[in-house]
Amino acid sequence: MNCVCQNPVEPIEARVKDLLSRMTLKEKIGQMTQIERRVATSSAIKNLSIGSILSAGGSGPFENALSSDWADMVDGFQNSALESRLGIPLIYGIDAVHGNNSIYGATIFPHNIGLGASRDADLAERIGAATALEVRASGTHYTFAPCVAVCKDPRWGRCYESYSEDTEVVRKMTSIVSGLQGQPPEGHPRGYPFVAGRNNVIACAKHFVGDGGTDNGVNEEDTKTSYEDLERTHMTPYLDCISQGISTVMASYSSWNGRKLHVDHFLLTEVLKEKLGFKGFLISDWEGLDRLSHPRGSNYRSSIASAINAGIDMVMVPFRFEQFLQDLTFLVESGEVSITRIDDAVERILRVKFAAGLFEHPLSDRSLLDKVGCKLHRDLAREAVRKSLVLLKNGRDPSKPFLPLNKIPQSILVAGTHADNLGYQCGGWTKKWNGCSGKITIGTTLLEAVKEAVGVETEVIYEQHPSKDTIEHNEFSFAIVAVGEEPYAETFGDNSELVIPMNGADIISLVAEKIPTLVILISGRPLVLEPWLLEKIDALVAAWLPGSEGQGITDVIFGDHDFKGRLPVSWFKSVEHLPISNRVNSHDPMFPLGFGLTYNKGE
Ligand SMILES: O=[N+]([O-])c1ccc(O[C@@H]2O[C@@H](CO)[C@H](O)[C@H](S[C@@H]3O[C@H](CO)[C@@H](O)[C@H](O)[C@H]3O)[C@@H]2O)cc1
Repeated sequence: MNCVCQNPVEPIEARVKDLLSRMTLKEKIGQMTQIERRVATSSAIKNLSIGSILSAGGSGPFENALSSDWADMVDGFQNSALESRLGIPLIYGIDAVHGNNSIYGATIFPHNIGLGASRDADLAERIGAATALEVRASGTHYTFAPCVAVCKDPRWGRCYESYSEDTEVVRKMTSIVSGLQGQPPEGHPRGYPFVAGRNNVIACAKHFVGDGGTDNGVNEEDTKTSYEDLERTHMTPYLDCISQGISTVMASYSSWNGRKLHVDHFLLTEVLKEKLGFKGFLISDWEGLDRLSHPRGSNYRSSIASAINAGIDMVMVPFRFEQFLQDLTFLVESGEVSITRIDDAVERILRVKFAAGLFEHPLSDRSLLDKVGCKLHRDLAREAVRKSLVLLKNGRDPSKPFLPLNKIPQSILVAGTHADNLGYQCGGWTKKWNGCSGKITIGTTLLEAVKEAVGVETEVIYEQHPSKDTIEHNEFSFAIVAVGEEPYAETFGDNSELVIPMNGADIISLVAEKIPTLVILISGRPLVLEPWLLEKIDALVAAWLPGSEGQGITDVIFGDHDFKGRLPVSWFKSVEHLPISNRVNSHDPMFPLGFGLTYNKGE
């Protein structure tokens, strides 16, 4: 086919219009369809002109597959797409939300809440660029990131995916978009998607809009607030993403004042597309259309009509795509969904594909494989860990700080459920959707980092669950106790109690009774800290979910670097006080948003 659409010198808009004019209704609807890799067959991709394939959390070629195995898989799908009548390349998407976290050996960066503690926009941009390289090395073109939720209640299971409860902090960290996609040149038209080249990925700002503001932090529930507050608190970060050329936006499962976002024409079309001028494509969330009705998946055809007419351009089906194709075709032929709406959706999808250069470079670039988990990226992740740590207590007396720790003590005890568990350190969305326990990938646990940091003559004793005998029959200079949350994702993380799990408080109490103790909390959010517990320990560090580079913690607690992190969320005194807000009737927090001690000048 020798046409305008094939000529990379032609303006993107001319290529979009030309290709659209050549497409059948079947091909147009195929482009609006995203399916999960487990149901993606060569014939379906080729004959139905499927626009996109995704990996659900952890869904890959096989257990511990390497980036090269992923690239083989994605290129296989892409070759099927290139064999279709018009040869429109597909987009392969994955949740690379803290590094390319499904892939074995990838660098795992701190989750967003830890990056929010750093408040370092330049760091976020560099992490975006590193993540993009590792994603493209696996053949994948598209990441469902960043999550720009403003988490207003830590009981929400996705609190750790949010940079902060403070909109301004979230806005600052949207700089990751320029890292992921590349920086748009001067004069790039506002609202249009931008992807610099083969070392960058298509990004996705999510979940539009108000996902972090639901009642009591219940996942996928209702955000009850005025339009002015919704715009000021939850929508502003999207303006920053749009100004950086964000290519896609994902609709939220949640509702706004009782109306599901996936069918909210006002917010999806009149606000996002018309008022804010977003020209990329709007994608549904996973089975987002199925979750519009009860029982889930019923009235599917009606849900499709409502969602597409509200402004959804691509549907993350992800499994029953034949039903979706059949129903949407019926809806267009019956006039319930106009061809104008279909053309608008397909134009947006093609615009992103042309902007990403997929027509010119549809297949993976294997020269990127040596970037995966490389020293440069791991050093960057280590820097991010350092800057994410928040020092909440340092000594029983300000004049006698407990930290930094002595590097050549006689003997130290390292204890706790999270001291030697890489999976716990990484949290959810790592290897699997809801995370895993143990040595899940390449990385350094806190215990390994401590052993590396102290002198060879120092005795390091490790007990996950320390015994009275060990505590009483050894002379420890100090103890490091790491406790916290087990990995979780989404609704499985909704929690109204927020106590330190796995008897973490008991472990702390047992050790701190007898030994000067530093507690390191590995969690996706603030947890209950009883005053007696806080009193009992000598120092406390919030490490959030630091990822694969545990040495970032020892770099700071042993004094090679100072603390920089400041709380990205208020630390509540009691769950009864949640949600903490800046409204007049709100309770005082135990530690306020922005709190963080340092070695030099106290707070
Ligand atoms: O075990 N169960 O019972 C169970 C229940 C529900 C599940 O539901 C599903 O789990 C995951 C698949 O395993 C999916 O990722 C989504 S989540 C959705 O997926 C997008 C693509 O990954 C992300 O970008 C979005 O940010 C996110 O909101 C869904 O919630 C899974 C398992």
